[in-house]
Amino acid sequence: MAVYTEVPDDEMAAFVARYGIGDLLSVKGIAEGVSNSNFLLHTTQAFFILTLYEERVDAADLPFFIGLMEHLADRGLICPQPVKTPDGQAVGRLAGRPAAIVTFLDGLSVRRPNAAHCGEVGRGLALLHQAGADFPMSRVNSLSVPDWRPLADRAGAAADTVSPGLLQRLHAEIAVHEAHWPDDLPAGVIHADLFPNNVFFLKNRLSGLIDFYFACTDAFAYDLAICLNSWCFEADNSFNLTKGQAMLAGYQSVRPLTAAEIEALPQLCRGSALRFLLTRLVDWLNVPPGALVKPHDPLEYDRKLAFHQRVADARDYGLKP
Ligand SMILES: Nc1ncnc2c1ncn2[C@@H]1O[C@H](COP(=O)(O)OP(=O)(O)O)[C@@H](O)[C@H]1O
Ligand SMILES: N[C@@H](CCOP(=O)(O)O)C(=O)O
Repeated sequence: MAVYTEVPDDEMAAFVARYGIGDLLSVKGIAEGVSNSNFLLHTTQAFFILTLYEERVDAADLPFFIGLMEHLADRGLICPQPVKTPDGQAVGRLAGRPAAIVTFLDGLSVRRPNAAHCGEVGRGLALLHQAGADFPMSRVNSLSVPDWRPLADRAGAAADTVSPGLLQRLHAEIAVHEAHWPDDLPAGVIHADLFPNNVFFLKNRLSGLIDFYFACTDAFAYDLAICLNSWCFEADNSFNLTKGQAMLAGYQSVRPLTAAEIEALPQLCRGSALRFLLTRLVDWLNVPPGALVKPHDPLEYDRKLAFHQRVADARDYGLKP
């Protein structure tokens, strides 16, 4: 359960009262997520999600995230909407952390996505990229190539307690991307964490997207690479070509990939696997004492990375010639 920060009842009630969303009936810590502390609020008006932003979220970025959710909803995308106090404030402070309340979305995330889900997500991702095209703010990706070496350094020798030789493998892989990362691909607002737990479905149709707290300005195809990694592998770490095909076709039904994006796809998949391997590794080695959180397995992404290292070209992900 991701609850890093405990909130005293009286502080919680006073915080919620400022938003004018009815009287609090219940508050429950949410049993998913690893980045922030999330609570399900039930008030006399409706359900809401209260988020306390933890270490990985810079408070200075909150206007970008809040503005983006509003912008995407204005363009028809279903995503949580920030609730504002009568004087127009979305973000406040609670238990010493920046905090905000957003609307609750109906829908279920899928634990074992099938090819149809992957197609829906590919299409939804391209719609998100289109809807974000005229968003006026930008945010540098704070978990991209220049940030990977510091993450590996933070793990340090302890990496080898997770898997022998891991630190050396990380350094070698980082060096590849530092030397060859494509920096001229079509770019704009990307979600950057569109894993299955952040996508809701109703009757097998995509019904909403959540968790925009890694969103940033970066290559669209990198976002697609993140989704290929998080949706199209099986539990035994084999890549499912049918799911990859469905995702790529869904994406291209809205926004066709350029030749440069297709050529870069293997490296982008490799780089995004490395990014999640690194953050998971650092989180695995640094669980805050007393936090209610189940860190994700870093080695899942070590195995995915090994697959990408063997890929010849985008056809290996299911791209039709
Ligand atoms: N707006 C929302 N509507 C419904 N459920 C939500 C909403 N936001 C978060 N959740 C629930 O809370 C869980 C954790 O949220 P998430 O944003 O993924 O956490 P984190 O901030 O740690 O990444 C989600 O998996 C989902 O079950
Ligand atoms: N999706 C990332 C971790 C971030 O998790 P979230 O709770 O913010 O969705 C991973 O799986 O490593």
